[in-house]
Amino acid sequence: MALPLCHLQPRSAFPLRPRKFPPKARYLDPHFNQEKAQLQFLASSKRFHYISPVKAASVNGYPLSEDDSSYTDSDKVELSEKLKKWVQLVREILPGGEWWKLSTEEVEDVISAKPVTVLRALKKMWELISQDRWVIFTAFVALVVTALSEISIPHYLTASIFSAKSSTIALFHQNVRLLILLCIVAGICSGVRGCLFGIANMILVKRLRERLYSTLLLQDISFHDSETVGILTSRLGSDCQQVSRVIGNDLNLILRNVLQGSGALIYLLVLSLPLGLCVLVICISLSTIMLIYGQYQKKSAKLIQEFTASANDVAQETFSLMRTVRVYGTEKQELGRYKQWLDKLAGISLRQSAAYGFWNFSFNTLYHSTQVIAVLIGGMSILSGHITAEQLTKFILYSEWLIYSTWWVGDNLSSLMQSIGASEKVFNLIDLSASDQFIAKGLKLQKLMGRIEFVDVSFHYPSRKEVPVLQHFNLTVPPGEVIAMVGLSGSGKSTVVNLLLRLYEPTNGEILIDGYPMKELNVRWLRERIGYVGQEPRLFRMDISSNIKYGCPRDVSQQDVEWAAKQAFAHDFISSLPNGYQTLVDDDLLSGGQKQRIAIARAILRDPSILILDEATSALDAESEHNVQGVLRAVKSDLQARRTVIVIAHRLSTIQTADRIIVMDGGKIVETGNHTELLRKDGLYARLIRRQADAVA
Ligand SMILES: Nc1ncnc2c1ncn2[C@@H]1O[C@H](COP(=O)(O)OP(=O)(O)OP(=O)(O)O)[C@@H](O)[C@H]1O
Repeated sequence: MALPLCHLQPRSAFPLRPRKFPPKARYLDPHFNQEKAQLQFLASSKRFHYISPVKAASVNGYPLSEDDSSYTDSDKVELSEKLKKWVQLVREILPGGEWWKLSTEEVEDVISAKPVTVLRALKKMWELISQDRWVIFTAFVALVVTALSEISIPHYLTASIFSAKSSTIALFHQNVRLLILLCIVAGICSGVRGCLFGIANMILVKRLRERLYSTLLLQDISFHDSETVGILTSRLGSDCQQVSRVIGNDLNLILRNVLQGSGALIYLLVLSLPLGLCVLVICISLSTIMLIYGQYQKKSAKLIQEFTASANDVAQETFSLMRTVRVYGTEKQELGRYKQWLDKLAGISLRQSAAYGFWNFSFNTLYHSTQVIAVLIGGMSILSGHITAEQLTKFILYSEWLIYSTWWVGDNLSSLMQSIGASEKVFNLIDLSASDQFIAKGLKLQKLMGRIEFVDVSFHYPSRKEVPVLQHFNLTVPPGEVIAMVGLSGSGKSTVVNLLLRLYEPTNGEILIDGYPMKELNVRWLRERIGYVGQEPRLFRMDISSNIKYGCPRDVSQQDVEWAAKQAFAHDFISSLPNGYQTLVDDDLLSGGQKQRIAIARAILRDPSILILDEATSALDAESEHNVQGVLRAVKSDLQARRTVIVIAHRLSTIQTADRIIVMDGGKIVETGNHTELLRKDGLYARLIRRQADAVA
């Protein structure tokens, strides 16, 4: 039953915090109804009571009465309730209150990441950039020289003014000369430092993206089954960019300010111990606040990163299914799905801004305290003759310097924490080792004959361990045989092919190719000898010729490409395009059947020993049937290039010429034989044939 929102009364006066829907449900479930889920949550939340429509005729549990005398009582109660709510509100928004809490639970189950410490992150970055360490070393030398020059400037500035005041001309000239020299050195080194840190940044981001991209490309297919495209592209895009700030901005500025701040502190302590100690106490308080603030920023950065990735994921999914969205008119619903992540992002940013406000407030208060202390204690010291006016001026200049350095360190440290927070997922991902398939070298046979044996193979998908897909599956295909696999949808036909392509490993049993366990063969070598056409082939955004050549292990001429296209019945339609084989295509520009023919040409061009055709289902059927039948005829008539062919057929008329038909049901082979034998058996195959004949009639 849908509950009207007005019947849900918050116990707390404070606005609703975003609720924790299981993350996948929110952005993966197309039927996810935010409003319904929100209502269910409100109804189940401990923070809310459900007040029935009958009870709704009351205020905070007190029945409404028309009796005038009871108005005064209920007014009082209402006032005290309001007061309570305000007190609670104030308590929640004060530092340490409920409002500030950032719940990471809902993002942690998206990818559980090992926490990355600053040291670990820096070590990882160093590994990536150490090849060009000269850039970093030169940048650091420039940084130290800049910091030392800049910190000396206030000293010579004050000395110049006071030497002019005391008319010591030689000293004045000397101080001014030194001042000019320091300004020039500081300027040049600062430029060199900025430029080199910028270069270091660029190198870091480039290497980080390269490493991450190559790691992702080498992961098992099961990894890609569990990670969404939007999330992974977010890691490569914005998350890597965040990490880049660490060396170029954060570390650079932190080091500069630590150096300058330390210099200023030593100078202050030498100048006046009591005054120096007072400023030191203020700086320590500032540093403590800064550390708390930094930790908060790190946590919020992690959340922002997760929410941004989830928003990206929704957008990516919506754009890739734009036609479905348009046809079903779900633009508003999709906007809602996207907006809920934006709302969460806004919530975190709001807290971040509020935290920044507190941090600024603390800094200002402490900064002005040093000025007051300097004037008070310094003034008294001048009066008692302990220090000179020149010393007090230097003191004020250096204490400002120290405070500002502390502020900068704090600011950059919190930015560093944010970057480290954002780097967590990136560093955990680049630490993943490549799939075993790419690590093992494996055997390369002289020639692949194309004998395939499935020996007692059982399998379940890693994401659905509880659902067995193949059970004790046994099949032997001699070289050069054309077999067809048929069966009801979900019976496991494509899974057999997935195992043959080594996209997954069998859970039990083994697959032998030419008598060798497939696991012992070099996977790249094997795949180069297999041609595969999937149910819904996808094309890359490049010209048709390049699409046909894609992944071909040998050098091929344009003539070869055209030969393959002719074999796949694609030549005529390609030639009729304005730019022929040079026509730039992407997935949306060709019909399903045309894409399938290009994919068949791509498979044939490799001259594979094993050819796998997963016949298209659905609307493509008639054209797909024609394409697949053509390929089967070509394979059978080409006696020189004997290939083992596996066809997964949905249109049973396609495969009547196959040497053998395998009928599958529930992950098992239930019948085998040729078309006539199977019809005679009058089993599942005969039933399927009759069903299709009825459907056509
Ligand atoms: N990547 C995957 N992760 C988890 N389960 C999967 C995956 N791919 C397929 N399955 C499940 O495995 C079972 C067999 O699927 P498979 O695609 O092999 O069937 P099929 O006979 O080829 O079906 P169709 O004729 O519709 O293509 C189905 O229950 C399916 O839901």
